[in-house]
Amino acid sequence: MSDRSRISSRLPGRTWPPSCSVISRKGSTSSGLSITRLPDPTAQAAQRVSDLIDEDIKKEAARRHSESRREVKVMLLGQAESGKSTLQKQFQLYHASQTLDLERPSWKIVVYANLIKAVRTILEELDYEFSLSVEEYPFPSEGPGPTDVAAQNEILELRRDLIPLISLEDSLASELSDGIAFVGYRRGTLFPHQRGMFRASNRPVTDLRESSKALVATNRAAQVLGTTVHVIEALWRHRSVECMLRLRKLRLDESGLFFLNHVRRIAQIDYIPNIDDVLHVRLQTVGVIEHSLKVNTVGGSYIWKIYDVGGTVNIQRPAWCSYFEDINALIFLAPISAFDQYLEDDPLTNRIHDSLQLLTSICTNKLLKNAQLVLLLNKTDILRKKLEAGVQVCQYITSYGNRPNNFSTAAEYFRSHFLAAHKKKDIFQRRLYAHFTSMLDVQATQLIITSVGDVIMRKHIAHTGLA
Ligand SMILES: Nc1nc2c(ncn2[C@@H]2O[C@H](COP(=O)(O)OP(=O)(O)OP(=O)(O)O)[C@@H](O)[C@H]2O)c(=O)[nH]1
Ligand SMILES: [Mg+2]
Repeated sequence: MSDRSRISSRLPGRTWPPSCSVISRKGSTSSGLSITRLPDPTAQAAQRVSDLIDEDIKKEAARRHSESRREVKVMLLGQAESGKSTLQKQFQLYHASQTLDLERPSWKIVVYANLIKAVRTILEELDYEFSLSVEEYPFPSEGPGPTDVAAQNEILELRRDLIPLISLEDSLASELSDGIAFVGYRRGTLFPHQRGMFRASNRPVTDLRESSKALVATNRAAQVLGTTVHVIEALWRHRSVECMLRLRKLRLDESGLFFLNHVRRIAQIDYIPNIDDVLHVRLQTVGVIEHSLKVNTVGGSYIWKIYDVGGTVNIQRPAWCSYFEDINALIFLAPISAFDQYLEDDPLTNRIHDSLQLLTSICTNKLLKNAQLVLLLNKTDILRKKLEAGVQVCQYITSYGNRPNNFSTAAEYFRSHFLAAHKKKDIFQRRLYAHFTSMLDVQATQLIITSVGDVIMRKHIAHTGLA
């Protein structure tokens, strides 16, 4: 519908176009008599309507123009699991903490799903471990392998008690359908066997509160969790699991690890996720989700539209471009802890390499001409832990050579590569603002958000001329 027809339809009792469109003051009849026509009241009324509409259109255009100058569009980009949705939650926490607070109960179903997935993953890995023959087991001198019958029997018993819990995973997954998905794949690089990916599309999580089926599934999970919490703890503490994590370098999702360590709190009957839990959950974004935030600055209030996108290579990335054209700022997240990981949908591509390529493609995209670029080198906490645990960067990134395998050297090495890629490829020679981040650290991230916000607002104000 055009502006004109939309506005005219808003005027009570009037239609567009008016029924009388020919307005003439003088004319002659077929008899030759000259007559003076009186002003046509219908035509006058129509003209008045037309003027009103024009005025309305002008006002609407002025309002939209002023509104758009008060609107800042920020896009979060990066590969899957780089921390985009977590950053969006941090923005929400900073600028509208009460809304995140209200959402907390809705995240309970995702916390349960993440926890159950972690338990299921551990059991599957143990299955694999115990299925190996003595010759196939690579650590004969260490840990409970295929020959440790006592450990196998203990795990068998725990598994039996956990069946009611594991069987809930599917019903939770099906409630988390249409829109967002959570993924149950393993990311350890040292596993020879690959298993299928568990994925469930779903609605935005806040909608789940309205769904009675989701409530039933959540309550059922809470009930079963309450009766199995001691079994989960026994499994989590079991020597076979400790050994598997250490020797096999099995890496559970950050969310899984966190919720296993907090299982007693989560299993309480009146459990409501706290902000830390909400930041830890893993829920894969599908498509592009727009979040609006009111941001107050000294120059007045602005609406920030934050676009959080799904980062999976094949399905999600093609959808990004349609949002590029009027983006004011692009925050690119590169998880630098992922130097020893490969893409889920392209297992030959190292994740640091993928991030570098992605940044390059952003720097060369003409549609992003007006976008300010911010680079967040994320998951530094995990990078630190990996290096402290002895994971060698040079084993995965050969160009790292014999540099010291410590945090400051590795972090600086990755930063210099991202900065160099930008410098070499950015067709608009924009300035790149770079920060190291650990997105689960609320205090540190809030400082980054202030600093990034200042930079984005300064450019926006300079561009629009607003104060
Ligand atoms: N330890 C740690 N975990 C993080 C950090 N940033 C994000 N995470 C966790 O990593 C997981 C993935 O983060 P998300 O924000 O969902 O990743 P995403 O980029 O939105 O992923 P997609 O939606 O799949 O594209 C979540 O469990 C987060 O809690 C970080 O800096 N450190
Ligand atoms: Mg996401």
